[in-house]
Amino acid sequence: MKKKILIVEDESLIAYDLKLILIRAGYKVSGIADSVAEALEMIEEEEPDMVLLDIYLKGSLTGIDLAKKLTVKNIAFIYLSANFQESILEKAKETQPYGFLVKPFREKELLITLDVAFYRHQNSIESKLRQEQLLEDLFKNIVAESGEWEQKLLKIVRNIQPYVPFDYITIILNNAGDIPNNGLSYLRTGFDEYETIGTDDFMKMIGVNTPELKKMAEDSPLSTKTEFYNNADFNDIIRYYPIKRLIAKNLKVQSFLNLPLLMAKGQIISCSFYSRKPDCYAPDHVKLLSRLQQSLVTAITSIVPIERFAVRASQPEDIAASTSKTVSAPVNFDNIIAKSHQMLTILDHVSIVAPLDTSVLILGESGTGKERIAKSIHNLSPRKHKPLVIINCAALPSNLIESELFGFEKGAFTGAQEKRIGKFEMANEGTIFLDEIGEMPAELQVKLLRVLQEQEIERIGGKGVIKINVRIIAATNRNLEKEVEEGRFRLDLYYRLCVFPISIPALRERKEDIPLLAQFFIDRLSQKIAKPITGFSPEALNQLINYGWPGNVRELEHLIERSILLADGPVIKEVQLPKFNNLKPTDYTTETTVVKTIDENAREHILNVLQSCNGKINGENGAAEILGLKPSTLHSKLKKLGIKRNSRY
Ligand SMILES: Nc1ncnc2c1ncn2[C@@H]1O[C@H](COP(=O)(O)OP(=O)(O)OP(=O)(O)O)[C@@H](O)[C@H]1O
Repeated sequence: MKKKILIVEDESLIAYDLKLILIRAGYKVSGIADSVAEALEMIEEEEPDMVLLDIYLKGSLTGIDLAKKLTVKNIAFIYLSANFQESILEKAKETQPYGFLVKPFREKELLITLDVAFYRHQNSIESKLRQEQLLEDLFKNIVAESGEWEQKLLKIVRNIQPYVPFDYITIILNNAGDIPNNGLSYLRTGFDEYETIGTDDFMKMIGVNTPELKKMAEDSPLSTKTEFYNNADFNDIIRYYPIKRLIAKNLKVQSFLNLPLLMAKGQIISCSFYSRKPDCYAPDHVKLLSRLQQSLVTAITSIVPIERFAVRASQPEDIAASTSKTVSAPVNFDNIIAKSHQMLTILDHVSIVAPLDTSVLILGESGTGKERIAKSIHNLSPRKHKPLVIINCAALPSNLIESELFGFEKGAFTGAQEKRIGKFEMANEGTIFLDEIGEMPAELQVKLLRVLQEQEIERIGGKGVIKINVRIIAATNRNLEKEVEEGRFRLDLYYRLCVFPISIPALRERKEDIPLLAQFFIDRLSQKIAKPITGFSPEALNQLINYGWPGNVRELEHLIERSILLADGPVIKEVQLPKFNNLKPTDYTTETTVVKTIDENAREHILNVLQSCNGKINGENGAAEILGLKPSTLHSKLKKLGIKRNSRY
């Protein structure tokens, strides 16, 4: 059946042109609308498979307004626009389109973008279904396990966390509105660490006594709808919910999702998800929870003892779980330190994507931990007993990459005396990690695209194709979208790799992680160096927190190793940070400073370091070590920033 496309475009010539191209390419055009209102009417009549969407339209509503409605209906869309200003682009990106096309675009570009968008949409539908199935199976297993009911309930909510995130959750079993009376609440304190909060501790936490709590519960309406409130809406709604208001004040939560689970006989189990992020919840969360509603009711009613469901609203002191305890489940993230909410979200995403075969693109500055995340994805996947093959695309000379990746037959070229299998074949049934994918030469990008599409490779000089089964994880510290825009990276390959992007923030954007990471490296490295160092003085720790970390976690690790070697007591009192800390955040904020671009700052910083070590790049005290970069990464940075031997060092 032909796929149906709706064109939403107010310039009729462009719309007509598009229609002709689409029909020629075998699509059906379900209509042309020039305003959001008209588009909505057309969608009501005939639901399209894809919408091509201009941003500025007739009427007061824009394409971005329509996009939000399309997301709720799960209809994929691609933006078309003549100019994407930075602010508009940001807003458009938040709606998670399946592609962008900048007018004027070529026919081929349109068709490729459509092809990729259909592929990604199909992929996301399939992965959602797989996630649901996975969760339902997990709930059944938890019910069948032995153990205390509070622990099993915690296991259920922990497994929901990657899909519907929360910092705090309350589960009320007896229609008692907001009181965690005859129910439980869990506060997330680490990646897989939760504190179980009973009524007494809950009252202490929000600063009320039993009669006050009871009165507040009576004043809170009982909601029977699955709905969410973010940011301003959340601040508005908590005016009517005194207990939620106190939770918000004490736990600094800024968004909330209500999930009432309807049991037989009309009883309700009320689950409230709270998050510190202002825009945490989305229609997709409501949809997923609504679909899981039945399995959740079955699981919770099978786990929780029947008497717990009795209404006892007036006796909060009756609660069994009235003492708090910290529950630490085994953490599967081997040696990944994460405390900031950005990193916890990343680990949640890793746990969602790891069991699937989906390609993952990891983005982030050098030294942020991309390789470490790639390894975790592999180790948490069903492929964990098969090889993980790591290739640094920047470290291979371009004439060798092809033979490294795909192998060659004997006699394929001068010097090919033996047949050699390539990395893709080595990784068969496992995972291949393509680090620094942004450095891959254009001709190899086409070949990689083919591997992704067909799951087959051809050895150099080979006579036929070889079927392979590999999962691809790629990483880059470049802005790939910009590389695509400037024609250095293929759009079609970008979209195939970017099915599940994970962006790791720079260390300076998640300072909360610094003390924990520092302690982690001290423990590990002091053992390795056999020098009993226990920690940092508060002043030294402050220095670490206030530094800009252009080389991110790798730079921190190297600095700590040096500090341990130099320390003359069990506590490190001083750290020797580079004197030219020109990436200190203050540089960006002082009004009197001329603000440089990140590239300009990086160039300056690298040149300073190179000068200070007389141009030495590799080895001990070389620029790569000081900057916390792999030598190969530093070489590619030098190339990218146009730093040549005679530049200044
Ligand atoms: N969250 C973390 N917890 C513990 N160690 C970390 C963490 N993140 C990074 N590291 C350590 O920091 C160093 C750099 O990490 P990694 O090599 O994964 O970075 P990268 O982003 O892949 O760097 P590049 O772009 O240069 O290849 C490694 O030694 C890694 O083990």
